[in-house]
Amino acid sequence: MTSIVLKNMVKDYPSFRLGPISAEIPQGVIVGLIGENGAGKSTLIKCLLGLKRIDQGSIEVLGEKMDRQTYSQYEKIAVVFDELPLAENLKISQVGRIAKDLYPSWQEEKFSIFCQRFALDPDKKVKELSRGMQMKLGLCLALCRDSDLLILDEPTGGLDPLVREDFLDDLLDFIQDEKKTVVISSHILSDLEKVADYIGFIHQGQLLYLDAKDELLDQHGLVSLSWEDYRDLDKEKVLGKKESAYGVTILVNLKDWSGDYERPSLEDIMTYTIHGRGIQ
Ligand SMILES: Nc1ncnc2c1ncn2[C@@H]1O[C@H](COP(=O)(O)OP(=O)(O)OP(=O)(O)O)[C@@H](O)[C@H]1O
Repeated sequence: MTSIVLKNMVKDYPSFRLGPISAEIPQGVIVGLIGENGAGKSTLIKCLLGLKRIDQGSIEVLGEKMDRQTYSQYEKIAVVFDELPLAENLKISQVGRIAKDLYPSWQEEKFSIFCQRFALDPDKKVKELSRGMQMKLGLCLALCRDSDLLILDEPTGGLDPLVREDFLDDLLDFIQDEKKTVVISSHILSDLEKVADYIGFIHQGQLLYLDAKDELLDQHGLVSLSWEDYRDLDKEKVLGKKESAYGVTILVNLKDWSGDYERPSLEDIMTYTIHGRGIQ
């Protein structure tokens, strides 16, 4: 079953175009969205949620065409943005009570367990929370509903490494139910390398890749070359390069390479690919 289907989707801003993007995201996976600042990740997320109107194509989410006016499945979608959209005088305990009234599937007990684990004092007001604590509250609110699709835009930026690790475990717990799907954008690529099953790589509004993370990692290699060896190399093979005083390190697709190589990280693949576009 698919959870999200994009068909030739385009979003135009006066000086930026996202798309056209055609892609399918299955259920039961964590999709990590990666890309440089301004690549289009948040725009894509807003389009998925119907917060931005698309200019061409279509988006289907949880089996229904996404149209802000008519979409009926918002109860099944939980969202965390990098800012918490809550009145600042509300206490955390009041936020929990509002969520209970708002969401039929609200899990009250789970919320208090999460608050304890994230050291969120129920008597504190939203305005008294640090940025990281606000992020934690946003994550609690998203994880304590029975949603089928969890969408997170840069959720871990303000979190310390210990909380981030707990949170990544929570995401893995969440998708134990294979009907559920997570879409998460992050610049902390090591987090995505740990938990994502799929990677969506956006660059300058184009979706360069949307597929299994392991395939992306397995099909690339990093190769260190002397300047002489680099000079003689067929540059068609070079997906990206970085220069140093000793020579050149290049990113290659292993189907074009038979020599020694090192396994790249997700961050290597992203940075080399972006640096390398246009190399001849
Ligand atoms: N409301 C808007 N009006 C006009 N242009 C916009 C608007 N929102 C975003 N953009 C442009 O769309 C492009 C993509 O922005 P977006 O926020 O989607 O990038 P991003 O990949 O999420 O970046 P970051 O990693 O910095 O958060 C940028 O060039 C931005 O200036």
